[in-house]
Amino acid sequence: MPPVLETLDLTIRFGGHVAVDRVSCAFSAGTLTAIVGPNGAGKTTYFNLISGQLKATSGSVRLEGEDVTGLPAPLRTRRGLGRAFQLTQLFPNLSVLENVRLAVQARHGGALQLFSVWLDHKRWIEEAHAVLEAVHLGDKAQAPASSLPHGDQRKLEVALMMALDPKVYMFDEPTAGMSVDEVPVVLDLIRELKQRRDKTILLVEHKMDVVRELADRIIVLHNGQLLADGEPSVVMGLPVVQSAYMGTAAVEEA
Ligand SMILES: Nc1ncnc2c1ncn2[C@@H]1O[C@H](COP(=O)(O)OP(=O)(O)OP(=O)(O)O)[C@@H](O)[C@H]1O
Repeated sequence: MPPVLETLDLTIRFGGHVAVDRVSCAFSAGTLTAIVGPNGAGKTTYFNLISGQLKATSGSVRLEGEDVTGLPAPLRTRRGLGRAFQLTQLFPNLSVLENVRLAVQARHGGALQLFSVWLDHKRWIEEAHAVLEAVHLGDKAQAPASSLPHGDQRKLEVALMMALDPKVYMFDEPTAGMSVDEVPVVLDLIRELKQRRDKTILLVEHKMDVVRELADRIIVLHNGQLLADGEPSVVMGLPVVQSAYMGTAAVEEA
């Protein structure tokens, strides 16, 4: 099976600094790949290049075999690249439910055929409710999105991504800033997505216990370069990874 997502020599320079340096990597459906590396290694920048938030200096991004390097972020989203929304992309004064409903509607194309609009609207709202239940935000459905505390906002980001039902899910530290009791909700969702076997999941995560439990594969970025790539047990044991990653970031995390 051809990879769902592929980067080929993907590179971005900021002035003289090469933040992502010729990264070639392919990602297949049914696989959760954790992207790890010390602070400043280029993980988020790599995500931004894949999702289209940043424009590559050179190299390319392919989605289902098609070159999407020239496409802006919204068109990549439409092709099935799911990146957690930033809060600035929400409608802060609309309710949590309405925000998710809009994402559901966008996925269905949102065609305004008058005879079916009422029926469709009802269906979209039902779907939005189901997504909110899945992320344990059912009781906040009517709250304005802007009023949610931080942990709930992160859950809403995941809900919006799920509502779009993308082929590729990109999670950038999805549990950062969450309280201890909120973390399992998001991890359970990621686990469920993984069990569906039809999704390609990319996860940037500093918490190594989470990585060990969820990842089928780990890639290590260091100074923008792909340092290692393989099964978690193998990659975590590589001396180069021990010194480049475990020796720095893990100590900082501890
Ligand atoms: N817009 C930008 N302009 C200039 N430099 C940038 C920009 N974005 C990122 N960088 C630099 O690129 C490098 C990679 O940053 P990036 O945020 O991708 O690292 P990271 O691996 O995600 O780090 P962390 O784990 O701390 O989130 C860093 O040196 C950062 O300062």
